[in-house]
This record gives sequence, structure tokens and C-alpha cells, in this order.
Amino acid sequence: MARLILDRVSKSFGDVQVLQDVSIDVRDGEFLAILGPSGCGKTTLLRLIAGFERVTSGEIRIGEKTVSAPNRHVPPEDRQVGIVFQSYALWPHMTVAQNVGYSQRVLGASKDETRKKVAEALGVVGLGGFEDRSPSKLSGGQRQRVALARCLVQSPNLVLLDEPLANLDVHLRASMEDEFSDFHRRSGSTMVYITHDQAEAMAMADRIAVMDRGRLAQLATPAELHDRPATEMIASFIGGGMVLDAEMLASEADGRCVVRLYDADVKARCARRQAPGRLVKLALYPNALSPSADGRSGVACHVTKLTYLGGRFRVEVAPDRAPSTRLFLHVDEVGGIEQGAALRVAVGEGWVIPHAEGLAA
Ligand SMILES: Nc1ncnc2c1ncn2[C@@H]1O[C@H](COP(=O)(O)OP(=O)(O)OP(=O)(O)O)[C@@H](O)[C@H]1O
Repeated sequence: MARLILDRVSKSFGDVQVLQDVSIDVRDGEFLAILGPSGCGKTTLLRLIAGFERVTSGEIRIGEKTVSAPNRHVPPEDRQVGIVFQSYALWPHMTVAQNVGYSQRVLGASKDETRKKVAEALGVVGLGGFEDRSPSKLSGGQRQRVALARCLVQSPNLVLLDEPLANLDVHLRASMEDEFSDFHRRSGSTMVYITHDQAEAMAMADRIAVMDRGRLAQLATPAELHDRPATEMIASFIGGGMVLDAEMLASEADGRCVVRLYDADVKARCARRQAPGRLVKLALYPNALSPSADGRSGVACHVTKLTYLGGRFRVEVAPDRAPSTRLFLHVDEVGGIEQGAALRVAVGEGWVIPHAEGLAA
């Protein structure tokens, strides 16, 4: 397995620049997710790493070898990169073992050698004993595991996964997340996993590269992305975060600050000291909000909607000072909370976004 380095990679199709200066260093054995909304360039990045596309500028290195540069392009078959696609495309007329071992036979491996490698790969994905099954007699999750084994049998330097769970139902997706994590642990592979599903990326990845309009917006651990999102896009993309206008009142060198949020002064965390009076964007998750215990402090709001979520309620409120803004919180019991009623909302610690757009300097 190998380290993967993307060094200021850019890609244009004609006049359209799809990727701009993307630099990512994936450690040997790391599980990296590339996350972003539709059209942000994830698939293009994967195709560049696999060698299906050429870079416009920048460099891609796998292990010690430069595989892509403007004047150098190692073809896909010489990169030792395994790819698992969304549609696992198993051959229906072949058994599981034949599907997994096909590439070895094509490369001229003996029957015994192939059988041994296939058994090893099926063992890693937890399908030992399934050699003679037909793919039609497997569940969707098992088929995806056969696709993983087929990739693993080629001893790749790197495994690329392109939204491999997108075609599976919700329940299966959750159990497959565990399968992928297990697979990663047992195989020790360096894995790059493309997804637009933040929950999937958070559950599995060591680090997540968030892409926004062709650029790398942040590269961080799941916890860091959640707690310290670098941009508004990340704050709202991860975990249903809210991004609210606030005013800096006071900030300390240790990253603590107080901001004015509508009619309340609230504590927050920030990356650097900022001048009082400055307009900022505050990122908050629903679990930071709760009905004010004393009914007097907190942000004055009115309840706009109440939704039962099974065991708890989701409360949507509009601050009185910003009636078109919506805040969301969860409560176990509604008590006196009802649509149209006044509600004071206590605000726990939020995060002042360091790179907010559209704010006066
Ligand atoms: N061969 C091409 N020629 C021109 N434009 C392209 C080409 N391939 C991709 N694009 C454009 O590049 C942008 C990024 O596409 P890409 O498929 O990489 O995004 P994505 O993040 O994978 O999206 P999705 O999640 O919808 O698959 C899009 O605007 C797309 O239209």
C-alpha cells in the first residue's frame, strides 16, 4: 500500500476549469473521504488519480512514483489502483470465485495461485465459503463485498471507491459502513472514498477532504470538521449546521469570545482574535440550542413549526429580531411549546467561521 500525494492539481475541460490547485496528502494506510455536493469535482479527481484523465497542471504521486504531471501520464493499468464503482457489475454467468479471480487468470496466474488469492480476498471481506455461489444468489451488500474482493485480489497500491453505497437501501448502507471500516482495518489499504453523503464520510473516514466548486475547502478529521468548519458551506453541509449573522463583542487570545446574536450575548469559540464590532458568521448545531431554563435569557423567538420525530420533537423557531431566519432545536417533551407561541432559546457554544464570505471587513 502506498501514500498518495496530489500537489496543486488543476483540471480544465476546454475553457471550463473543474479543479483548481487541489493539494491533498493521503498517508499510507489512511482512509480518506472526498466529500462535496454534486458537481464539485469529486469524480473528476478520482478519474485523475486512476489515470482516466490527464492533469492540466500539478502532479499526482503514488508511493515514490509520479503518475500524473503535464508532461507525464502513467496509464491506468500501470498504476496498481483498485477501483470499486457504484454499480458493482459482476458477471452473472460466473461464480463468486470466478468473478474475483478473473483478473489473475487474465494476467496468467496458475489455477492454484488464483484459488489461493481468491480465498484470501474473500476471507478479508467476510465471504469465505461463498466461492461457488452465483452472484444472483447474493444480497446487494454481499455483491458489493465481492466487488471489494475483486479489487483486493489485484494487490493494489491504493483503493478508490466511487460512491459504492449509492445503490443500496438505507439499512444496508449502515451495515456496509461497518463492512468498509472492517475491510480497511483488515487490509491495511490506503483508501480514497468519494461520497456526497456527509454522514457516511463522518462514520468511516480518518480524514475528510471537503470540495467546494473545484477547490479543496478543508482537509480535516471528522471531529475537527464538525467543531471547527472553515467555511459557511462546510458548516451547513455537515450535520445540519445553522450559519447565523452575529456581531463580535469581545475575543480572547485563547480562542474564546462573546458575540451578540440578535438580542442575546452568547459565548463562542473562534480561530483567532477579532476586533469588537466586526460582523461574523456563527455556526451552530441544533444540539447547542435549548429552551431557556429561566424563560428570560436567550434569544427571543416564536415557534413556527413542531415536528414529531419519534421519541422527540424538532422545534423550528424564528428569532423576533430576524423573522425570516429559522433556528432548529430538539426537545424530548413539548411542555408549553406550540406553534405561534413565544419561546426564549438558550444558545450553547457556537463557532465563529474563520473564512466567511460577504462580510464587511
Ligand atoms: N468531460 C467533461 N467535459 C466537460 N465538463 C466536464 C467533464 N467532466 C466533468 N465536467 C464538469 O465538471 C464539473 C465537475 O464534475 P464531476 O463529475 O467531477 O462532479 P462530482 O462532484 O463528481 O458530481 P456528482 O456528485 O454529481 O457526480 C461539472 O460541472 C461537470 O459538468
